[in-house]
Amino acid sequence: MADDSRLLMLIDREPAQSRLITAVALREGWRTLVVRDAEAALTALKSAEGKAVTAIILDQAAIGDQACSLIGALKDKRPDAPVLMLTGSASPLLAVEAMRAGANDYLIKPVAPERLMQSLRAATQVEAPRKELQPLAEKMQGTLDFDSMIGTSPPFRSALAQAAKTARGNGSVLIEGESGTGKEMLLRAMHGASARAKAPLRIVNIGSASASAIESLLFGHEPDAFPGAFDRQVGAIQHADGGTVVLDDIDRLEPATQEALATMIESGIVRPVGASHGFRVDVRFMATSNLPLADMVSEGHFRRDLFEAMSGTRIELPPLRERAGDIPALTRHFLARIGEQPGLRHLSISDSALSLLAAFDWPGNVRQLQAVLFRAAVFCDAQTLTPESFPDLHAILGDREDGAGAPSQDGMGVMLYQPDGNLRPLEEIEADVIRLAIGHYRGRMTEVARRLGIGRSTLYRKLSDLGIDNAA
Ligand SMILES: Nc1ncnc2c1ncn2[C@@H]1O[C@H](COP(=O)(O)OP(=O)(O)OP(=O)(O)O)[C@@H](O)[C@H]1O
Repeated sequence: MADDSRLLMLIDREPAQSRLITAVALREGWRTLVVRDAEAALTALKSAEGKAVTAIILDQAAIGDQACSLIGALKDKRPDAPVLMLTGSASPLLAVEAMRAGANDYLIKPVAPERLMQSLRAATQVEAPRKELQPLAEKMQGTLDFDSMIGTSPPFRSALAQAAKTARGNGSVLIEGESGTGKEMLLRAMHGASARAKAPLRIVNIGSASASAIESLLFGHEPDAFPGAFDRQVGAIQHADGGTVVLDDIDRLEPATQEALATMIESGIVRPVGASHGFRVDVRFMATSNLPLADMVSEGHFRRDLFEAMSGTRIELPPLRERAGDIPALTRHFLARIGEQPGLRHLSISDSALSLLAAFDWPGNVRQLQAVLFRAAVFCDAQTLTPESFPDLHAILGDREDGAGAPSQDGMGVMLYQPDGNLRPLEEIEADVIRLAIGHYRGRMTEVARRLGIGRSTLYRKLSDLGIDNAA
Protein backbone atom coordinates (compact mmCIF):
# COMPACT_ATOMS: atom_id res chain seq x y z
CA MET A 1 0.00 0.00 0.00
CA ALA A 2 1.46 3.38 -0.99
CA ASP A 3 1.88 5.95 1.74
CA ASP A 4 0.85 9.44 0.58
CA SER A 5 3.78 11.03 2.31
CA ARG A 6 6.39 9.04 0.33
CA LEU A 7 6.81 10.04 -3.27
CA LEU A 8 9.84 8.82 -5.16
CA MET A 9 10.95 10.53 -8.36
CA LEU A 10 12.65 8.09 -10.71
CA ILE A 11 14.63 9.55 -13.58
CA ASP A 12 14.95 6.60 -15.89
CA ARG A 13 14.61 5.68 -19.56
CA GLU A 14 14.57 1.90 -19.23
CA PRO A 15 10.92 0.74 -18.97
CA ALA A 16 11.76 -2.67 -17.49
CA GLN A 17 13.98 -1.13 -14.82
CA SER A 18 11.34 1.55 -14.07
CA ARG A 19 8.69 -1.12 -13.60
CA LEU A 20 10.92 -3.16 -11.29
CA ILE A 21 11.90 -0.18 -9.14
CA THR A 22 8.29 1.05 -9.00
CA ALA A 23 7.16 -2.39 -7.83
CA VAL A 24 9.83 -2.88 -5.15
CA ALA A 25 9.39 0.68 -3.90
CA LEU A 26 5.62 0.16 -3.65
CA ARG A 27 6.24 -2.84 -1.38
CA GLU A 28 7.84 -0.38 1.04
CA GLY A 29 5.04 2.16 0.70
CA TRP A 30 6.53 4.46 -1.96
CA ARG A 31 4.54 5.95 -4.82
CA THR A 32 6.76 6.53 -7.83
CA LEU A 33 6.76 9.34 -10.35
CA VAL A 34 8.78 8.30 -13.41
CA VAL A 35 10.35 10.96 -15.66
CA ARG A 36 12.63 10.34 -18.61
CA ASP A 37 15.20 13.14 -18.58
CA ALA A 38 16.68 16.14 -16.80
CA GLU A 39 14.26 18.67 -18.21
CA ALA A 40 11.22 16.58 -17.32
CA ALA A 41 12.63 16.09 -13.80
CA LEU A 42 13.16 19.80 -13.16
CA THR A 43 9.73 20.66 -14.63
CA ALA A 44 8.05 17.96 -12.58
CA LEU A 45 9.57 19.29 -9.35
CA LYS A 46 7.72 22.58 -9.92
CA SER A 47 4.33 20.86 -10.36
CA ALA A 48 1.90 20.31 -7.50
CA GLU A 49 2.71 16.58 -7.49
CA GLY A 50 6.46 17.20 -7.78
CA LYS A 51 6.41 19.37 -4.65
CA ALA A 52 5.58 16.21 -2.69
CA VAL A 53 8.71 14.34 -3.89
CA THR A 54 10.65 13.06 -0.87
CA ALA A 55 13.46 11.11 -2.57
CA ILE A 56 15.00 10.87 -6.03
CA ILE A 57 16.63 7.98 -7.89
CA LEU A 58 18.52 8.98 -10.99
CA ASP A 59 19.83 6.56 -13.59
CA GLN A 60 22.92 8.08 -15.13
CA ALA A 61 22.06 6.33 -18.41
CA ALA A 62 19.06 8.68 -18.76
CA ILE A 63 21.19 11.80 -18.31
CA GLY A 64 24.69 10.99 -19.57
CA ASP A 65 27.60 13.34 -18.84
CA GLN A 66 25.38 15.92 -17.20
CA ALA A 67 24.31 13.63 -14.36
CA CYS A 68 26.37 15.43 -11.70
CA SER A 69 25.16 18.87 -12.73
CA LEU A 70 21.59 17.57 -12.63
CA ILE A 71 22.20 16.28 -9.08
CA GLY A 72 23.37 19.80 -8.15
CA ALA A 73 20.26 21.34 -9.74
CA LEU A 74 17.94 18.86 -8.01
CA LYS A 75 19.61 19.53 -4.64
CA ASP A 76 19.23 23.30 -5.22
CA LYS A 77 15.53 22.86 -5.70
CA ARG A 78 14.98 20.13 -3.11
CA PRO A 79 17.81 20.18 -0.57
CA ASP A 80 15.96 17.78 1.73
CA ALA A 81 15.26 15.08 -0.84
CA PRO A 82 18.03 12.46 -0.87
CA VAL A 83 19.34 11.57 -4.33
CA LEU A 84 20.61 8.10 -5.22
CA MET A 85 22.50 7.64 -8.46
CA LEU A 86 22.41 4.42 -10.45
CA THR A 87 25.23 3.97 -12.91
CA GLY A 88 26.90 1.40 -15.09
CA SER A 89 30.30 2.90 -14.31
CA ALA A 90 32.49 1.82 -11.41
CA SER A 91 34.69 4.94 -11.66
CA PRO A 92 35.62 6.23 -8.19
CA LEU A 93 36.05 9.71 -9.66
CA LEU A 94 32.43 9.72 -10.80
CA ALA A 95 31.42 8.54 -7.33
CA VAL A 96 33.30 11.40 -5.72
CA GLU A 97 31.84 13.95 -8.16
CA ALA A 98 28.33 12.60 -7.59
CA MET A 99 28.73 12.89 -3.83
CA ARG A 100 30.20 16.37 -4.01
CA ALA A 101 27.24 17.36 -6.17
CA GLY A 102 24.98 16.13 -3.35
CA ALA A 103 24.19 12.47 -4.09
CA ASN A 104 23.57 10.38 -0.99
CA ASP A 105 24.57 7.12 -2.59
CA TYR A 106 25.93 5.73 -5.78
CA LEU A 107 24.95 2.24 -6.86
CA ILE A 108 26.57 0.30 -9.64
CA LYS A 109 24.17 -1.59 -11.92
CA PRO A 110 22.95 -4.26 -11.84
CA VAL A 111 21.69 -3.53 -8.33
CA ALA A 112 19.73 -6.16 -6.42
CA PRO A 113 16.31 -4.68 -5.50
CA GLU A 114 17.01 -5.31 -1.80
CA ARG A 115 20.28 -3.35 -2.00
CA LEU A 116 18.50 -0.46 -3.68
CA MET A 117 15.78 -0.40 -1.04
CA GLN A 118 18.37 -0.65 1.73
CA SER A 119 20.04 2.40 0.29
CA LEU A 120 16.74 4.28 -0.08
CA ARG A 121 15.83 3.40 3.50
CA ALA A 122 19.24 4.54 4.72
CA ALA A 123 19.04 7.82 2.82
CA THR A 124 15.58 8.64 4.15
CA GLN A 125 16.33 7.78 7.78
CA VAL A 126 16.49 10.73 10.11
CA GLU A 127 19.55 9.33 11.88
CA ALA A 128 21.37 8.81 8.61
CA PRO A 129 24.79 7.77 9.85
CA ARG A 130 23.41 5.00 12.02
CA LYS A 131 21.79 3.41 9.02
CA GLU A 132 24.26 4.24 6.29
CA LEU A 133 24.93 0.78 5.00
CA GLN A 134 25.87 1.11 1.37
CA PRO A 135 28.96 3.21 1.19
CA LEU A 136 30.62 4.37 -1.93
CA ALA A 137 33.82 3.38 -0.26
CA GLU A 138 32.88 -0.26 -0.63
CA LYS A 139 33.33 -0.02 -4.35
CA MET A 140 37.04 0.46 -3.77
CA GLN A 141 38.50 -2.93 -4.46
CA GLY A 142 41.41 -4.07 -2.38
CA THR A 143 43.23 -7.38 -2.17
CA LEU A 144 41.35 -10.04 -0.33
CA ASP A 145 43.56 -12.09 1.89
CA PHE A 146 43.91 -12.55 5.63
CA ASP A 147 46.50 -9.79 5.85
CA SER A 148 44.09 -7.21 4.50
CA MET A 149 41.68 -7.89 7.36
CA ILE A 150 42.47 -5.25 9.91
CA GLY A 151 42.05 -5.77 13.64
CA THR A 152 43.91 -7.11 16.65
CA SER A 153 41.16 -7.48 19.23
CA PRO A 154 41.14 -10.98 20.74
CA PRO A 155 37.69 -12.12 19.48
CA PHE A 156 38.49 -10.91 15.98
CA ARG A 157 41.95 -12.48 15.96
CA SER A 158 40.62 -15.80 17.19
CA ALA A 159 37.99 -15.79 14.41
CA LEU A 160 40.76 -15.09 11.90
CA ALA A 161 43.00 -17.81 13.34
CA GLN A 162 40.17 -20.32 13.14
CA ALA A 163 39.50 -19.29 9.53
CA ALA A 164 43.16 -19.50 8.55
CA LYS A 165 43.48 -22.92 10.17
CA THR A 166 40.51 -24.43 8.38
CA ALA A 167 40.83 -22.60 5.04
CA ARG A 168 42.95 -25.33 3.47
CA GLY A 169 40.50 -28.12 4.31
CA ASN A 170 37.49 -29.14 2.28
CA GLY A 171 34.82 -28.94 4.95
CA SER A 172 31.90 -26.55 4.96
CA VAL A 173 32.23 -23.17 6.68
CA LEU A 174 29.55 -21.03 8.30
CA ILE A 175 30.43 -17.45 9.19
CA GLU A 176 28.00 -15.66 11.47
CA GLY A 177 27.97 -11.99 12.36
CA GLU A 178 26.02 -8.79 11.96
CA SER A 179 25.85 -7.04 8.63
CA GLY A 180 29.10 -5.30 7.70
CA THR A 181 31.37 -7.25 10.05
CA GLY A 182 33.46 -8.66 7.18
CA LYS A 183 31.89 -12.09 6.61
CA GLU A 184 32.19 -11.99 2.84
CA MET A 185 35.70 -10.61 3.01
CA LEU A 186 36.71 -13.48 5.29
CA LEU A 187 35.13 -16.10 3.03
CA ARG A 188 36.96 -14.73 0.03
CA ALA A 189 40.20 -14.82 1.98
CA MET A 190 39.48 -18.43 2.96
CA HIS A 191 38.75 -19.45 -0.60
CA GLY A 192 41.93 -17.67 -1.70
CA ALA A 193 43.97 -19.62 0.84
CA SER A 194 42.34 -22.96 0.03
CA ALA A 195 43.49 -25.71 -2.30
CA ARG A 196 40.59 -24.61 -4.53
CA ALA A 197 41.87 -21.05 -4.89
CA LYS A 198 42.28 -21.30 -8.65
CA ALA A 199 38.87 -22.93 -9.14
CA PRO A 200 35.68 -20.85 -9.34
CA LEU A 201 34.11 -19.09 -6.37
CA ARG A 202 30.40 -18.46 -6.83
CA ILE A 203 28.52 -16.26 -4.38
CA VAL A 204 24.73 -16.51 -4.35
CA ASN A 205 22.94 -13.85 -2.36
CA ILE A 206 19.92 -15.63 -0.97
CA GLY A 207 18.09 -12.46 0.01
CA SER A 208 18.32 -10.90 -3.43
CA ALA A 209 15.68 -12.91 -5.27
CA SER A 210 12.48 -14.91 -4.81
CA ALA A 211 12.62 -18.54 -3.60
CA SER A 212 12.00 -19.97 -7.08
CA ALA A 213 14.64 -17.72 -8.64
CA ILE A 214 17.12 -18.85 -5.96
CA GLU A 215 16.50 -22.52 -6.83
CA SER A 216 17.25 -21.73 -10.46
CA LEU A 217 20.33 -19.74 -9.51
CA LEU A 218 21.66 -22.58 -7.37
CA PHE A 219 20.64 -25.68 -9.33
CA GLY A 220 19.97 -24.26 -12.81
CA HIS A 221 16.89 -25.10 -14.87
CA GLU A 222 15.80 -26.81 -18.05
CA PRO A 223 13.95 -24.97 -20.84
CA ASP A 224 10.22 -24.71 -20.00
CA ALA A 225 10.84 -25.82 -16.39
CA PHE A 226 8.47 -23.00 -15.42
CA PRO A 227 6.77 -20.13 -17.27
CA GLY A 228 9.45 -17.78 -18.54
CA ALA A 229 12.27 -20.39 -18.50
CA PHE A 230 13.06 -20.15 -22.21
CA ASP A 231 16.64 -21.41 -22.18
CA ARG A 232 18.63 -23.93 -20.21
CA GLN A 233 20.44 -22.30 -17.31
CA VAL A 234 23.43 -23.82 -15.55
CA GLY A 235 23.27 -23.16 -11.79
CA ALA A 236 25.96 -21.74 -9.53
CA ILE A 237 26.69 -25.12 -7.94
CA GLN A 238 27.46 -26.73 -11.28
CA HIS A 239 29.42 -23.66 -12.42
CA ALA A 240 31.55 -23.92 -9.29
CA ASP A 241 32.37 -27.61 -9.82
CA GLY A 242 35.83 -28.11 -8.33
CA GLY A 243 35.55 -24.81 -6.46
CA THR A 244 33.48 -23.11 -3.77
CA VAL A 245 29.87 -21.96 -3.53
CA VAL A 246 28.99 -19.28 -0.99
CA LEU A 247 25.42 -19.02 0.22
CA ASP A 248 25.31 -15.43 1.36
CA ASP A 249 22.57 -14.76 3.98
CA ILE A 250 21.67 -18.44 4.27
CA ASP A 251 19.29 -17.57 7.13
CA ARG A 252 16.94 -16.26 4.45
CA LEU A 253 16.62 -19.57 2.60
CA GLU A 254 12.99 -20.68 2.25
CA PRO A 255 12.05 -24.11 3.70
CA ALA A 256 11.51 -25.74 0.28
CA THR A 257 14.93 -24.62 -0.92
CA GLN A 258 16.49 -25.71 2.38
CA GLU A 259 15.12 -29.19 1.71
CA ALA A 260 16.35 -29.27 -1.89
CA LEU A 261 19.79 -28.12 -0.81
CA ALA A 262 20.01 -30.64 2.03
CA THR A 263 19.16 -33.42 -0.46
CA MET A 264 21.75 -32.12 -2.93
CA ILE A 265 24.50 -31.99 -0.31
CA GLU A 266 23.67 -35.43 1.00
CA SER A 267 23.77 -37.01 -2.46
CA GLY A 268 26.48 -34.83 -4.04
CA ILE A 269 24.22 -34.63 -7.09
CA VAL A 270 22.74 -31.44 -8.39
CA ARG A 271 19.52 -31.72 -10.36
CA PRO A 272 18.46 -28.63 -12.34
CA VAL A 273 14.82 -27.55 -11.90
CA GLY A 274 12.72 -29.49 -14.45
CA ALA A 275 15.50 -32.00 -15.22
CA SER A 276 14.96 -35.74 -14.90
CA HIS A 277 18.56 -36.51 -14.03
CA GLY A 278 21.34 -34.82 -12.14
CA PHE A 279 25.12 -34.28 -12.22
CA ARG A 280 27.65 -35.26 -9.62
CA VAL A 281 29.61 -32.21 -8.44
CA ASP A 282 32.55 -31.54 -6.18
CA VAL A 283 31.97 -28.23 -4.40
CA ARG A 284 32.91 -26.80 -1.05
CA PHE A 285 30.05 -24.96 0.62
CA MET A 286 30.51 -21.81 2.61
CA ALA A 287 27.70 -19.72 4.04
CA THR A 288 27.11 -16.47 5.87
CA SER A 289 24.34 -15.65 8.25
CA ASN A 290 23.34 -12.40 9.95
CA LEU A 291 21.37 -14.37 12.55
CA PRO A 292 22.61 -17.15 14.85
CA LEU A 293 21.60 -20.17 12.78
CA ALA A 294 21.58 -22.56 15.76
CA ASP A 295 18.83 -20.42 17.34
CA MET A 296 16.85 -20.60 14.11
CA VAL A 297 17.17 -24.39 14.23
CA SER A 298 15.91 -24.53 17.84
CA GLU A 299 13.02 -22.25 16.92
CA GLY A 300 12.14 -24.54 13.99
CA HIS A 301 12.96 -21.97 11.30
CA PHE A 302 15.94 -23.77 9.81
CA ARG A 303 16.52 -27.45 9.04
CA ARG A 304 18.89 -29.17 11.43
CA ASP A 305 20.39 -31.46 8.75
CA LEU A 306 21.24 -28.49 6.53
CA PHE A 307 22.63 -26.55 9.50
CA GLU A 308 24.86 -29.51 10.37
CA ALA A 309 25.95 -29.97 6.78
CA MET A 310 26.85 -26.28 6.57
CA SER A 311 28.65 -25.86 9.85
CA GLY A 312 31.77 -28.01 9.51
CA THR A 313 33.54 -24.93 10.87
CA ARG A 314 31.54 -22.18 12.56
CA ILE A 315 33.15 -18.80 12.89
CA GLU A 316 31.62 -15.80 14.61
CA LEU A 317 32.77 -12.31 13.64
CA PRO A 318 32.26 -9.82 16.47
CA PRO A 319 30.37 -6.57 15.89
CA LEU A 320 32.58 -3.48 15.72
CA ARG A 321 31.18 -2.09 18.98
CA GLU A 322 32.70 -5.11 20.72
CA ARG A 323 36.12 -4.34 19.31
CA ALA A 324 36.21 -0.56 19.52
CA GLY A 325 39.97 -0.81 20.11
CA ASP A 326 40.32 -1.72 16.41
CA ILE A 327 38.68 1.51 15.27
CA PRO A 328 41.91 3.58 15.05
CA ALA A 329 43.69 0.94 12.93
CA LEU A 330 40.66 0.46 10.69
CA THR A 331 40.30 4.23 10.34
CA ARG A 332 43.92 4.69 9.27
CA HIS A 333 43.63 1.76 6.88
CA PHE A 334 40.53 3.19 5.22
CA LEU A 335 41.93 6.73 5.09
CA ALA A 336 45.02 5.37 3.29
CA ARG A 337 42.84 3.56 0.76
CA ILE A 338 40.48 6.51 0.33
CA GLY A 339 43.52 8.74 -0.26
CA GLU A 340 44.49 6.58 -3.24
CA GLN A 341 41.18 7.24 -4.99
CA PRO A 342 41.19 9.71 -7.88
CA GLY A 343 39.91 13.09 -6.74
CA LEU A 344 40.68 12.42 -3.06
CA ARG A 345 43.75 13.09 -0.87
CA HIS A 346 45.57 11.42 1.98
CA LEU A 347 44.08 12.81 5.19
CA SER A 348 45.09 12.43 8.79
CA ILE A 349 42.67 12.36 11.71
CA SER A 350 42.81 14.13 15.05
CA ASP A 351 42.75 12.23 18.35
CA SER A 352 39.47 13.87 19.30
CA ALA A 353 37.89 12.71 16.03
CA LEU A 354 39.16 9.18 16.72
CA SER A 355 37.59 9.37 20.17
CA LEU A 356 34.31 10.38 18.59
CA LEU A 357 34.48 7.39 16.22
CA ALA A 358 35.37 5.07 19.09
CA ALA A 359 32.38 6.26 21.12
CA PHE A 360 29.83 5.44 18.41
CA ASP A 361 28.23 1.99 18.45
CA TRP A 362 28.34 1.35 14.66
CA PRO A 363 25.19 -0.68 14.02
CA GLY A 364 26.36 -1.07 10.40
CA ASN A 365 29.81 -2.19 11.63
CA VAL A 366 32.98 -1.89 9.52
CA ARG A 367 31.00 -1.11 6.37
CA GLN A 368 29.40 1.87 8.08
CA LEU A 369 32.74 3.12 9.42
CA GLN A 370 34.12 2.96 5.90
CA ALA A 371 31.12 4.89 4.56
CA VAL A 372 31.28 7.58 7.19
CA LEU A 373 35.03 8.08 6.58
CA PHE A 374 34.54 8.22 2.85
CA ARG A 375 31.84 10.85 3.17
CA ALA A 376 33.95 12.90 5.58
CA ALA A 377 36.96 12.68 3.23
CA VAL A 378 34.92 13.79 0.24
CA PHE A 379 33.84 16.97 2.03
CA CYS A 380 37.06 17.73 3.91
CA ASP A 381 38.94 20.83 2.68
CA ALA A 382 41.73 20.59 5.28
CA GLN A 383 44.49 18.00 5.79
CA THR A 384 43.06 16.54 8.98
CA LEU A 385 39.66 15.15 9.88
CA THR A 386 38.34 16.60 13.12
CA PRO A 387 35.11 15.97 15.09
CA GLU A 388 33.50 18.65 12.91
CA SER A 389 34.15 16.44 9.87
CA PHE A 390 31.51 14.06 11.29
CA PRO A 391 28.57 16.39 11.94
CA ASP A 392 25.99 13.60 12.13
CA LEU A 393 27.95 11.57 14.68
CA HIS A 394 28.65 14.77 16.55
CA ALA A 395 24.94 15.49 16.71
CA ILE A 396 24.16 11.99 18.01
CA LEU A 397 27.01 11.80 20.52
CA GLY A 398 27.56 15.49 21.16
CA ASP A 399 25.68 15.74 24.41
CA ARG A 400 27.70 12.85 25.82
CA GLU A 401 31.03 14.09 24.60
CA ASP A 402 32.48 15.21 27.90
CA GLY A 403 31.54 12.08 29.71
CA ALA A 404 29.73 8.93 28.89
CA GLY A 405 30.33 8.92 25.13
CA ALA A 406 34.03 9.47 25.07
CA PRO A 407 36.18 6.62 26.23
CA SER A 408 38.70 7.66 28.81
CA GLN A 409 42.45 8.06 28.26
CA ASP A 410 42.75 9.35 24.74
CA GLY A 411 39.57 7.59 23.86
CA MET A 412 41.18 4.36 22.78
CA GLY A 413 41.22 2.28 25.90
CA VAL A 414 42.50 2.17 29.38
CA MET A 415 46.05 3.21 30.27
CA LEU A 416 47.96 0.49 32.06
CA TYR A 417 51.05 2.55 32.87
CA GLN A 418 51.73 5.70 34.82
CA PRO A 419 53.75 8.47 33.20
CA ASP A 420 56.83 7.21 35.11
CA GLY A 421 56.56 3.82 33.40
CA ASN A 422 55.17 1.90 36.40
CA LEU A 423 51.90 -0.01 36.26
CA ARG A 424 48.83 1.78 37.60
CA PRO A 425 47.08 0.27 40.65
CA LEU A 426 44.50 -2.38 39.76
CA GLU A 427 41.66 -0.40 41.37
CA GLU A 428 42.31 2.58 39.12
CA ILE A 429 42.41 0.40 36.02
CA GLU A 430 39.23 -1.36 37.09
CA ALA A 431 37.50 1.97 37.65
CA ASP A 432 38.55 3.12 34.18
CA VAL A 433 37.32 -0.11 32.60
CA ILE A 434 33.94 0.33 34.27
CA ARG A 435 33.72 3.99 33.20
CA LEU A 436 34.64 2.99 29.68
CA ALA A 437 31.98 0.27 29.65
CA ILE A 438 29.32 2.66 30.96
CA GLY A 439 30.22 5.12 28.23
CA HIS A 440 30.37 2.47 25.56
CA TYR A 441 27.00 0.99 26.44
CA ARG A 442 25.50 4.41 27.01
CA GLY A 443 24.68 3.84 30.63
CA ARG A 444 22.67 0.64 30.03
CA MET A 445 23.74 -0.99 33.27
CA THR A 446 22.36 -4.46 32.54
CA GLU A 447 24.38 -4.54 29.35
CA VAL A 448 27.44 -3.11 31.14
CA ALA A 449 27.24 -5.87 33.76
CA ARG A 450 26.67 -8.56 31.14
CA ARG A 451 29.60 -7.43 29.02
CA LEU A 452 31.90 -7.19 32.02
CA GLY A 453 30.80 -10.66 33.05
CA ILE A 454 29.56 -9.63 36.49
CA GLY A 455 26.13 -9.41 38.10
CA ARG A 456 24.28 -6.09 38.33
CA SER A 457 24.54 -6.02 42.10
CA THR A 458 28.32 -6.59 41.90
CA LEU A 459 28.50 -3.76 39.39
CA TYR A 460 26.65 -1.35 41.72
CA ARG A 461 28.80 -2.42 44.64
CA LYS A 462 31.94 -1.73 42.60
CA LEU A 463 30.58 1.67 41.57
CA SER A 464 30.23 2.62 45.18
CA ASP A 465 33.53 1.00 46.33
CA LEU A 466 35.50 2.63 43.56
CA GLY A 467 33.71 5.96 44.00
CA ILE A 468 32.34 6.03 40.46
CA ASP A 469 29.42 8.27 39.77
CA ASN A 470 27.24 6.09 37.57
CA ALA A 471 26.66 8.98 35.18
CA ALA A 472 30.41 8.51 34.43
N1 LIG B 1 38.54 -6.32 9.26
C1 LIG B 1 38.35 -5.59 8.16
N2 LIG B 1 39.40 -4.93 7.61
C2 LIG B 1 39.23 -4.19 6.51
N3 LIG B 1 38.04 -4.04 5.87
C3 LIG B 1 36.98 -4.68 6.36
C4 LIG B 1 37.08 -5.50 7.53
N4 LIG B 1 35.86 -6.01 7.79
C5 LIG B 1 35.04 -5.54 6.85
N5 LIG B 1 35.70 -4.75 5.97
C6 LIG B 1 35.10 -4.03 4.84
O1 LIG B 1 33.77 -3.71 5.22
C7 LIG B 1 32.88 -3.90 4.13
C8 LIG B 1 31.79 -4.89 4.51
O2 LIG B 1 32.37 -6.19 4.63
P1 LIG B 1 31.61 -7.50 4.14
O3 LIG B 1 30.83 -7.25 2.88
O4 LIG B 1 32.60 -8.60 4.12
O5 LIG B 1 30.58 -7.64 5.35
P2 LIG B 1 29.43 -8.73 5.57
O6 LIG B 1 29.52 -9.13 7.00
O7 LIG B 1 29.55 -9.81 4.54
O8 LIG B 1 28.13 -7.85 5.36
P3 LIG B 1 26.63 -8.33 4.89
O9 LIG B 1 26.14 -9.32 5.88
O10 LIG B 1 25.83 -7.05 4.93
O11 LIG B 1 26.79 -8.87 3.49
C9 LIG B 1 33.71 -4.35 2.95
O12 LIG B 1 34.01 -3.23 2.15
C10 LIG B 1 34.97 -4.90 3.59
O13 LIG B 1 36.06 -4.73 2.72
